[in-house]
Amino acid sequence: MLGCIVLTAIWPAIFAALVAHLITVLPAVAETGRALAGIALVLAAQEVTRAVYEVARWALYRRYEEYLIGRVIRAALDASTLDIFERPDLAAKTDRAVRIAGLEPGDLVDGLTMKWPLQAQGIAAGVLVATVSVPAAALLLVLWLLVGNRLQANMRRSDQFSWEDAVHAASYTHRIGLRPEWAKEVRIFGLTGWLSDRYGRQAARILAELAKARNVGQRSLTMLFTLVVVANATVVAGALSGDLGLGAIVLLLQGMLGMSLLADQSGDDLIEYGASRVPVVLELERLVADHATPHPGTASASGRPTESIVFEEVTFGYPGSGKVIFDRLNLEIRAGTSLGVVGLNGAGKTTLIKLLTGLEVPQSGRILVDGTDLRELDQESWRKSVAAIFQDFIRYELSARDNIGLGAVEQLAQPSTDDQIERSAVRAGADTILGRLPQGLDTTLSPRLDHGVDLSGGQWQRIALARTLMAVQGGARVLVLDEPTAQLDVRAESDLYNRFLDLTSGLTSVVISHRFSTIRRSRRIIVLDGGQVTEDGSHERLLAAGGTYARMFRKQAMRFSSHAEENIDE
Ligand SMILES: Nc1ncnc2c1ncn2[C@@H]1O[C@H](COP(=O)(O)OP(=O)(O)OP(=O)(O)O)[C@@H](O)[C@H]1O
Repeated sequence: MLGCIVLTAIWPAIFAALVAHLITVLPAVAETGRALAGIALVLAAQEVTRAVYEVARWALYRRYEEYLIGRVIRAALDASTLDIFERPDLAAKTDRAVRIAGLEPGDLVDGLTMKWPLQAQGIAAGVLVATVSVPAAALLLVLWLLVGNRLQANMRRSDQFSWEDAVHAASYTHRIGLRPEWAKEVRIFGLTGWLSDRYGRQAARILAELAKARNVGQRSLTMLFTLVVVANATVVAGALSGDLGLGAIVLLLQGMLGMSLLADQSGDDLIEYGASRVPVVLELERLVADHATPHPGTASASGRPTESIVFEEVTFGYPGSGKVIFDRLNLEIRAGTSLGVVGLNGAGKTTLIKLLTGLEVPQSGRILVDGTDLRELDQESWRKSVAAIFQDFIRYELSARDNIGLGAVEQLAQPSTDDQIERSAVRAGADTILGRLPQGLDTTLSPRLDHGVDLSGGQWQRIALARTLMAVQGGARVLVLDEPTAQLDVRAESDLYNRFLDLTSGLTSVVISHRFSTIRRSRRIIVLDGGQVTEDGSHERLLAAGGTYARMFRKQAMRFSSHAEENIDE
């Protein structure tokens, strides 16, 4: 910062020094020289001020942005359940806060720092006018402030519209067209023309609405501008017919022109956008606080479960959906065993896992871990006891080391972690993937980043499995695979599942799959249907019982050859 100030002030300073030198050697030019020296000093001061201002503005911008985005991130991460992301009445607000906070909230600082100097110049011009005529200065001040106020009101009206449904819809349309992961499907389905037409129509509607909003209040604005012109003309006419000297008239005209800066709109839109983000962030914080667990549990979950996880009369439906997913569900999962879960699409398999992990809370009934209500357990320690790979697991655009090591984040910084990561990779069958990476564990797993590498769906799955195994090294005792093998071929799936059974022996595991080739290996399988466990037993027992499981299995067996994949929902 100091260097910047010195650099900007150096030329005026050299100029001032030169003039000072001339004054001493040429006394005849002393008078002019003093004036020049004064100008040089003013220039130097102006440059220094500008440099300080720019540096301070940028620092403030960054700090404010980090502060506000930090608050959004903290608020979103503080939410211990998924309510604010999934409940229809809350999700839109959360989405808005998260998006708005990401849209350069520093606009507020930019706007204010743009606006303040102009306002200061406008006021200085007013003072200049007041030295010639106080009433003229007062009249013009009032008129320009009114004009500014009107212009701001117009802008605010159109701005209010800019977050309405049409803008939301248009922004979603262009996101469909621009998201790299959707580019394939958009082209294959020939959606490019449809998307650009749709965006064009939505944008036209927005522009029409904006024009409509701007037209409101135009008459009063026109009247105010007319008054400004009349007032200026009157003041000028009075000045010309009075006994003011040429200098005073020039001063007056300059001041009158400068006073228009009081209504200048530069920066107003930025202030408006920037300021509008603050209440949205506050609303997100309020939402999170309102939906926080009132009395979070404190009992440590470390090492649990040693006996069982029991769903006792659990009733659950997603708030706001009006649909009951589980109706007084009873289920016991013995610690150290593997449970396979099947059911038709929408039967509630993933929801069961969300309840088990504490991401959703039952409306009634209890989930007991070794006899202790899940609500009494410290959530953080319970989640360390559970590791899950969901269908839509995260493909972090980070190094291979992080992608696996994040399973036990506390150990990531330790020097011995690389060994553990490699061990987990070997167990998950991901060691050959790592072996082919150009920078080994340091390779970034993203084609979007420099020197990054992309993986196939199946390879990503192995990386995710390795991450879960890292979690086991970090203390996880319950492993969940929610449709873990959908992108692997039958042989690879079988290999993965066998590995999984070996690796998780002695741990509690829950496997959800639509493939019988996966599920049948579980010693115990349950069928979820209509919010209840309708069948419970080994593959052989369920087949012999001749219920839903047997029917689905036979239906597939008839449809597919013995080599084909067997999908439950076929
Ligand atoms: N966040 C949510 N808000 C409202 N309803 C939801 C939400 N998530 C899931 N549902 C609904 O709850 C029901 C159960 O969903 P869930 O994802 O648990 O089923 P699933 O058995 O895992 O299905 P699939 O086999 O298709 O993965 C479905 O009807 C689904 O539409």
